Amino acid sequence: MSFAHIPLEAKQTALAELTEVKSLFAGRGWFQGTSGNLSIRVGDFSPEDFHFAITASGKDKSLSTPEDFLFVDQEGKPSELTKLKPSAETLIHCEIYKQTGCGAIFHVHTVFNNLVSELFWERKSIPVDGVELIKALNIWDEEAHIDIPIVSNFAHIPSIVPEVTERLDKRIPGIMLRKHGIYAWGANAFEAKRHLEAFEFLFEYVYRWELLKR
Ligand SMILES: CSC[C@@H](O)[C@@H](O)C(=O)COP(=O)(O)O
Ligand SMILES: [Zn+2]
Repeated sequence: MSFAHIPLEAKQTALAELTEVKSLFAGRGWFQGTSGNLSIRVGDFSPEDFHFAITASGKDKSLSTPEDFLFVDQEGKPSELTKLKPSAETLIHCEIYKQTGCGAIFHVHTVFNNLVSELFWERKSIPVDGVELIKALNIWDEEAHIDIPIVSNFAHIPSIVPEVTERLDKRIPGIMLRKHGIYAWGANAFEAKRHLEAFEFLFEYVYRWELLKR
């Protein structure tokens, strides 16, 4: 499936959705110091052939400009001629798409996600017990228990990918990078946003509950 064959309307819809989500998250302070990245997949999917729109690297994500996004392929290479550089973390997006076939991936750095990633680093996952908002992750068990995987953070992004592949849990639509931030995904932008918001709520809850217990 070549990029040229993806309808223009689908590409424009993805860009409009990314613009809206980016502005909303920026308003919440979720892109401090140019951190974070967002992507939405377009067109058909096979693990060997897909395309997605992703934030350009290093931009002030609280601003809206014509140079905020570009399209890349399954290897993270630009699908069109552009001078824009895709997010430094594009390979993590590629891997999550390949493993899950999802439609959108949102990544943010917050103080709460960084704190819990370090608090639970030794057990390599963040435990959450029976909190109602687990249902926003589409997990409906009574008093559900979940463990959100934490993987190592390396400056060399390709070195992070194998651990993402190994630890990704199909039941949990998110993975945490140690002292870095959360990646959350969903079938589409609406679902990825719901999952990310649920994770952030749960991280703050877990952090505060740990303090109360001490
Ligand atoms: C500038 S701090 C954050 C970056 O190192 C990185 O983790 C990040 O999330 C944003 O990188 P980017 O290349 O803009 O997508
Ligand atoms: Zn990051």
